[in-house]
Amino acid sequence: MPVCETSCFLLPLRRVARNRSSEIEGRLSGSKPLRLIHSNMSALSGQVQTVLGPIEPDQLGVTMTHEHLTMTFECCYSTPAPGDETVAQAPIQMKNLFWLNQNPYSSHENLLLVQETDAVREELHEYRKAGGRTIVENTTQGISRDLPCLRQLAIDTGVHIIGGAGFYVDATHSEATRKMTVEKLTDIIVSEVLHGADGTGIRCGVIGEIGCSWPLTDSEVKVLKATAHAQTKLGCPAIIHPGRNPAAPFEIVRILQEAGGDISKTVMSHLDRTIFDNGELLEFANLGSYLEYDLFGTEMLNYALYLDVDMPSDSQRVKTLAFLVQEGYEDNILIAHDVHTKNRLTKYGGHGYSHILKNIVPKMLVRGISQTHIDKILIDNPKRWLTFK
Ligand SMILES: CCC(=O)NCCS(=O)(=O)O
Repeated sequence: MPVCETSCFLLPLRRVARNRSSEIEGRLSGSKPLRLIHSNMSALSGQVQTVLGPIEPDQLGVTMTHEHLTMTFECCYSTPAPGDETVAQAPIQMKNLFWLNQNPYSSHENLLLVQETDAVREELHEYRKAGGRTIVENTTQGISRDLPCLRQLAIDTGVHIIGGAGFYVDATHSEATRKMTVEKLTDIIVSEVLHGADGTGIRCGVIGEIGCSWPLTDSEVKVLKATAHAQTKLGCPAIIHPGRNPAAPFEIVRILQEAGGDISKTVMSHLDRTIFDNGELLEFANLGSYLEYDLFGTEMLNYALYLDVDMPSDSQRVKTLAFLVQEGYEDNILIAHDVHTKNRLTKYGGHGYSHILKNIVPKMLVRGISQTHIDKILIDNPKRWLTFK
């Protein structure tokens, strides 16, 4: 996995008004493709697609928009620091937990969330008790997406689960994927939403998380263009994992826009570890995507995947949310934990899927974010994003 570069530049971008009416539709108005587009969009229009089938948007309730329930993350394994080899290879145990939380990507065992379905099931029951109703499960091709497992978890727990179409970062693309044209990639993504993914018949309800490295690779650029094309055909939500550089989200939005994507139905994930300057954040917010702070519960001194970054604490995340609300972006904010390794589960002393509901919401109230704004962030914004046009 290439470590990110540090140069920060802002690419020239066409500004878009927030919640702008779709200029794409205007541009296509009256053309033959538009009728085709509308016939594709009509089947799911006004609905949300879960792994158990379409539901009404009002059924979603409190929603975490970026989690993983089963996946592998070996693509991001980081060699342990000299002297840490023994602890890195030891089974996960109480005396290793502090080290593990600081070095989550240096233990092979920790990268196998796929082995913890029973613990995840228990956590989802807990999530429901805490008031949670829906989870967007962002696992895409390359990190062991398992839609039948998601469907079973939805049946067992009553949590609405929404699966993700498309591809994770280039390091996980197969040679066959890298050789595909944008058209072929588009067909695959569209099919994962309309017909089901991985030969299961289980349909995805969002595109993403679409993985991007820094700098973007050729294959990732093709997948981004395919995401935009599929989104145009389907009127569906999309969610992006940006590369680890402040310029990455800007470049991605430009590529999506130029390919006809709908930025107002697109989430930029992981802003916690990507944009740090408030001025730059407002400049990005002005482009009109959803702004996702999805690493709640992650507190680490050294962020192994990009050592230049000081990973913010939860307190700092809440402060940034308060800033965005104060600046008028409350309709664009989404939050989650992005659980993707074992140490994040309560079974291993982690925060689990209910940390936001149990601990962060009270902290938001203390820091002046009103209940009305919290409801927007947890209910209204996810609902608007997830509803097919
Ligand atoms: C698959 C999970 C994932 O991509 N999480 C993001 C990790 S990080 O890039 O924010 O460190």
